[in-house]
Amino acid sequence: MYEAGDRSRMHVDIGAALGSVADPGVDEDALDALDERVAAAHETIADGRAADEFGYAALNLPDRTDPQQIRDAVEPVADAEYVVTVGIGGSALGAKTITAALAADPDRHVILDNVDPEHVERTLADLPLEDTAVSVVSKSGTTAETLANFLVVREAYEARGVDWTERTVATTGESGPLRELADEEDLPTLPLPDGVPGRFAALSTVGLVPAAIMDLDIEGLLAGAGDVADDLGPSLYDTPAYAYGAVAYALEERGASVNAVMPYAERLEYFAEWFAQLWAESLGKDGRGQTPARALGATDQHSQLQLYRAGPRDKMVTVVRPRERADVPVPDPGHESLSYLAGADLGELLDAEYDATVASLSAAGRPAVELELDRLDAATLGELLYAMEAACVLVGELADVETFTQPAVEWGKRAARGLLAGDDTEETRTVADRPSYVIE
Ligand SMILES: O=P(O)(O)OC[C@H]1O[C@H](O)[C@H](O)[C@@H](O)[C@@H]1O
Repeated sequence: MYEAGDRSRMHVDIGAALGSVADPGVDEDALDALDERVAAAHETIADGRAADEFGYAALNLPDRTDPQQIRDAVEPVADAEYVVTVGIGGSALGAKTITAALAADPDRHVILDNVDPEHVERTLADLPLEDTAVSVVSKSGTTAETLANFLVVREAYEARGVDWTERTVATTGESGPLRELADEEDLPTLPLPDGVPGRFAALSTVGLVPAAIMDLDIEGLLAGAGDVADDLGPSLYDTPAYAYGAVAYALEERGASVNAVMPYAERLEYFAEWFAQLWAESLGKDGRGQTPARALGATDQHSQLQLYRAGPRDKMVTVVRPRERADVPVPDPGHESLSYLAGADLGELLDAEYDATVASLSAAGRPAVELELDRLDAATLGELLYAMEAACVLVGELADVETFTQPAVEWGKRAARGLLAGDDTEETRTVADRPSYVIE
């Protein structure tokens, strides 16, 4: 478990995004000028946090979240071998990001965040339901995919003669259909944090239930996040989270409309998914916002890197890696043509690929930012998640967009509900009248 002063850290390196090496790139003068705007934005953020304003309250979660409350709520299901999260978007991605990064066996946590019938059926068929806990999560309590999947999950338990009410924990608001279902069945429930949009809720009840069931170090995660929270200050030069946000913002202003996030660790693959929602839903407003692209190192070096290095100059690449990894030595190749692998280790090879990618992007003048963790543990993951949230809020301030709303997504949710109910609404009429020009 985490102990203050004795732990690993996250590091942000913006060197490969500077104007002296990259185009688009940020000149140091421009960064100095931007730092004044960062100071003003920081004041807004600090005031918002102090008043627990909607959205800004998310940055207080490391202090507000009570890990014991979560551990107590999951106690009845804490012996489960598997956990299935029924939720979508912010109600699933944070939870999966955390277990994928920290669990020794991340396959013990599966998420149902889609209503693809074959996938849902196969997932449930493969799970030993008598030994599987259900974490159903919906902030609004009304999301059609989540409620439909929850009903399907319940029926699957019943069909196998397993009492789902004994295995389910619900995380939702004080009213709404999910709350009604939970109350009817007297399910253990966890409250939502006040004033926190779903995509900013990973460090709350919304993101921590599966991790608690799997007995992961949620205290360490919150402590790592709390350290970054405590260190937010008025200058990007002293605040790595803001340095990342300010550089991403400046690069977007200079044409980097795509932010390709490329972790060099399978355990962080979901982090890129989580980041994509955070960045896209928060910052995609008023005709602006970087398009997050998801990539995985080294796998995607062999598919997407060509485009990142030689395609349009409209991208920044965010690479992420733990500096320390498990050792898996490559066996002696016993072959002259493979002698470069002699004595090597898989992690060493992955690190060489990482270094080569950053260097090759720089050599082609393409901007990259490095996020390095001393090692991937609960505290550094907490730092990483919190730092990206703070960076996102900063970019929202600098770009003057409404970071904490998602009106475009809400439109689609209303449309889907209206279509299923057969209602005649503005949304369903728009769906009926949508453009079509079929060529067969
Ligand atoms: O937690 P819920 O209310 O079910 O919402 C789940 C998701 O729904 C929508 O897609 C929102 O835009 C997301 O921000 C949210 O995370």
